[in-house]
Amino acid sequence: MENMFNNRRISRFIFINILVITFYISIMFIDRGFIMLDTNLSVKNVSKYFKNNIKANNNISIEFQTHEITALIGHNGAGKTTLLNQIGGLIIPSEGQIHINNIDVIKEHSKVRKLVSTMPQFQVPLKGVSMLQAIESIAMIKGFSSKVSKKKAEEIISSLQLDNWKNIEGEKLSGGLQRLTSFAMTVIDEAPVIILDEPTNDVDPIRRILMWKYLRKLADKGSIIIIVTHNLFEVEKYADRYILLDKGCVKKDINISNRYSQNIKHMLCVYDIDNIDISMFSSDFVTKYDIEQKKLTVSLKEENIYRAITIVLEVLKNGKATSYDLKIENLYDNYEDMINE
Ligand SMILES: Nc1ncnc2c1ncn2[C@@H]1O[C@H](COP(=O)(O)OP(=O)(O)OP(=O)(O)O)[C@@H](O)[C@H]1O
Repeated sequence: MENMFNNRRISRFIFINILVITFYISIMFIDRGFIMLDTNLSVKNVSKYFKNNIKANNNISIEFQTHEITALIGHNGAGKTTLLNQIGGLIIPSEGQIHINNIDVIKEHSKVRKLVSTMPQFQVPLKGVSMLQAIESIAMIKGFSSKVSKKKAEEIISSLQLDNWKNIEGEKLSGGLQRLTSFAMTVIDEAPVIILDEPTNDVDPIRRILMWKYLRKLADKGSIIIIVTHNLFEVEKYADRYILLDKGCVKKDINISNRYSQNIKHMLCVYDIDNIDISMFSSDFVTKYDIEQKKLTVSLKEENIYRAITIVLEVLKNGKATSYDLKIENLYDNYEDMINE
């Protein structure tokens, strides 16, 4: 009888201990960002005027989604960095509000600091510390133990294939390697909101892919990723959405996956064709003619390809053009038109 009583007490003791341990582990994981709750980032009617009367951002409203990589694109001076800096709380909007999980970025900046990690456009100073030390110390500043920080730093160095340079001092690293170090320092704590200003500049093609893959992993875990870049091919390949800024305004906000599933356009280029011979296309299709290069560009929906190719073959047969090519229209092809719209 006494034995049974003791067994019950032991079982209860074990059960309570398991509950307490589970509770603390959950708190620790949520706090460290291993378990990420969905994040909400809302930019509403944000404008930014600088002293020289420049309106760098003009009434911008955007809802950023968790699990999503959003690319901010646009000409030099379009207002991309200004927008990033306001989201990161580095500069204050002249008008409008920015909220992360209903926390006001402007009024409650200290609360927001934990939620956002920023990689600036310019190189961070890395004097006197090695790549590994620089990444590790950021992890410790963000609250990880020294053991966990070292492990995490080693992991990210290895995923970006940087092991050969990890013990080299910052100032002795090449521009691209410094950029990669800065990237690792930004993403190490897997913040709910990660903003990066032209992170792939100076980075080689293989490691660019590794950077984008790393960002995809973080987005899959729940981070909101916002990246400024001028590389439209990378945007199209790796981002979920792009926002085109022009003269401080949002000109386009496109979900890339939808764009492809709903509206694939093809581009037919016909070479060495004279102006007088383009009417066969221009009467039926949307065309653009470059007089200097004698190049005709025809924008086509899938259902019109066959008809257009039939016309091209006829034109070639009659010696009125020398060659043609056909491809799916990409963001780079459309960029100038979008800006001029
Ligand atoms: N601190 C500042 N003081 C005055 N004007 C500024 C300041 N920062 C930016 N600007 C101006 O605001 C406008 C937007 O600049 P911003 O850096 O946001 O553009 P961007 O799109 O990031 O350009 P880039 O692609 O060249 O980096 C530009 O005309 C710029 O000169």
